[in-house]
Amino acid sequence: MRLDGVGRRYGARGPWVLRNIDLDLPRRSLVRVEGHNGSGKSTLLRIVAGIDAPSKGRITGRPRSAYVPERFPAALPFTAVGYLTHLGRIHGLRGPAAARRATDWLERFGAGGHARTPLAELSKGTSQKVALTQALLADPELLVLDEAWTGLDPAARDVLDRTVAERVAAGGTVVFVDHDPRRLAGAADARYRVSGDGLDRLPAGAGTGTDARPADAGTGIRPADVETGARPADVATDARSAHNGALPTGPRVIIEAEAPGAAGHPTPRDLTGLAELPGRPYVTRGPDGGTTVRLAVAAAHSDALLRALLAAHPPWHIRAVAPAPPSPPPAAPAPDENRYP
Ligand SMILES: Nc1ncnc2c1ncn2[C@@H]1O[C@H](COP(=O)(O)OP(=O)(O)OP(=O)(O)O)[C@@H](O)[C@H]1O
Repeated sequence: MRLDGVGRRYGARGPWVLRNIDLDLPRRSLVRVEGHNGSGKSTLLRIVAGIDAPSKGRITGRPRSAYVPERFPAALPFTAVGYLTHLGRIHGLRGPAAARRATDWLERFGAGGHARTPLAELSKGTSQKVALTQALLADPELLVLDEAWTGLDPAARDVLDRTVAERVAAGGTVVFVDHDPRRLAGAADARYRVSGDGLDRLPAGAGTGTDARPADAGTGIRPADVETGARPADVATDARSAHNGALPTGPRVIIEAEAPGAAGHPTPRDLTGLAELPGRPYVTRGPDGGTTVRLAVAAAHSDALLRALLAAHPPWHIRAVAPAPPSPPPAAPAPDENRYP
């Protein structure tokens, strides 16, 4: 999707809130929007989401979009699941499928117990979970999050972090504003600051004024710039002595991640660090044999592993997350030349 020369003002004679906005929103990207209070971030997000129209300029290539505002209008005469089923039907789902998806998402966010509570009786945090569920129900290609983490409990914030990573890995676009500079810090593919004259593009990897790191951030991942230029052959040789977890049995998730930084290839230190992350994943080089790695981890640890990858400095780019085929590993695995070590 592209915005060209977009401007917005409220009222024919009102001041321009946004002007000269040129913005490219490619697939498979996470885009952060920043700016001081009142600079027009929410106005821009509403235009990106398609719930407000620009006063001038052009928007092309709009994908199927969904929007989560900071405040969810809760004074509607529905229960949570009744409201979500209704919206699911509007999005073309059959009633039972809509109710099932709504219930699944509410449970994932830890609000399954409130499915039958009237919207007007929900707490701010649970209302926010309903707002997230309505946005995710229809599997949007573009997800727009305006301070959507506000009011969520830590577990639900983690679920939202992971959901964002999954959507981007699946080829979607996520655009977000958040007052917390540590939110998905460094994970954005692009960062923009709204200013009176348009949008300023900021360095993508840098944090937003803080080096703070979540307490549960991963251990052992080193920035790729410590050993720039490592070749895949070096990786295999140098890493031999390091631990690599056994291929987990039972339900597994495969995460494909791209090495952080500009170095290109994961270094031996990167690989050692990966094998020590939550769930002690089984690490192999990705199909391109170069910049990506594949991590097989027990499904129960996949959330924690994704969090650690995203919280690393610099963060790994998550390229794909998928359940592994259910077959158990062979008793004596054949030599796998891609396996590390
Ligand atoms: N519906 C509206 N009618 C009139 N003016 C509006 C409307 N919505 C926003 N504005 C004005 O547009 C300007 C930008 O508001 P907006 O909410 O987009 O900024 P923001 O950067 O998201 O602010 P904050 O960080 O405080 O949430 C503000 O001056 C605001 O008062």
